[in-house]
Amino acid sequence: MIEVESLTKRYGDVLAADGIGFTVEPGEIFGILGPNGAGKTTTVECVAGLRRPDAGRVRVLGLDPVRDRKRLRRTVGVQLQNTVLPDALKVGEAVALYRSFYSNGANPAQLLTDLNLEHLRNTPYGALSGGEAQRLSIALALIGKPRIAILDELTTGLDPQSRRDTWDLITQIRDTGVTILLVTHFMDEAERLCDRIAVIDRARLVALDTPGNLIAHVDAPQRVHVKTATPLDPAIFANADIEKIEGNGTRTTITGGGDLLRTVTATLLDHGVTATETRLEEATLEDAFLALTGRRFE
Ligand SMILES: Nc1ncnc2c1ncn2[C@@H]1O[C@H](COP(=O)(O)OP(=O)(O)OP(=O)(O)O)[C@@H](O)[C@H]1O
Repeated sequence: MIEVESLTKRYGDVLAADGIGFTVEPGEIFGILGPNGAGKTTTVECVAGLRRPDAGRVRVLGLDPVRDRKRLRRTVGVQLQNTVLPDALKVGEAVALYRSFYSNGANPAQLLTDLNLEHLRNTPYGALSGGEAQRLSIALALIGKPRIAILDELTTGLDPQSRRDTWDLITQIRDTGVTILLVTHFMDEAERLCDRIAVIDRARLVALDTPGNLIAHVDAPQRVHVKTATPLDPAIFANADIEKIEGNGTRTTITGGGDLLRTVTATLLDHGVTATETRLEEATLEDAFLALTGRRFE
């Protein structure tokens, strides 16, 4: 659906994309993940035909997104960061206006229902909540019945419930056959939603894989958190293969490798200690990013 090869883009002295390459397969939710300023928006703007790369090759459905922008406008829906509409424009009017740009677009009433915007049809844009405004911008990206939807920083500024609702919505859109290119700087969003992720840092592609594989390749130590009714004596772990024990008596964090959870529970059992809570903290994409770049996600 999308092929990007050796994409390079500069703004004066700033190198925003430095030889980035990836392909997006049909039906994927493909994530572009990276910290602020990494070059994510620049990359998708080149895919959307809104910027011309300085070097490299971009193809969308086999077409050049800059040269064939008119043809691609019908098949690629774009929701860019901070879409702003006139405050007085009503939801129903915005959808009708955008629908008028396409000869074979979606049914506006159906789209409003699908995106849970029907009850807001007569509400002005300026009166919408953050989540409602985001749903409207997704509706506008989908109004032309695109085969590819490009969604940039979709859930920034939303409360946790609205973020989860938006994730469900993206999954439903993908299930209707739309391929999704999603830009995000949220690790949990990428981990939860994306089939594959291109991790971009300082204008370069540093990894490209499924969230599971990115995490599996991290050699991060595991941590087990234990809560006990009475203070835990760290000495009970003296014979076990443990790297570090930290805690304040009743809350202890044990770091180590191997089958750590089993080691910890067996040791507690051997010493007759009852844990009120035992939780294994697994590696996350955050650990993967740290392992790939040597620094924490800002
Ligand atoms: N029009 C522009 N003119 C000059 N510099 C720009 C322009 N657009 C982006 N940049 C710079 O290029 C770099 C990459 O920006 P870009 O917006 O692509 O990153 P991003 O990963 O999308 O970041 P964010 O998550 O903050 O949007 C940044 O250093 C940014 O300041």
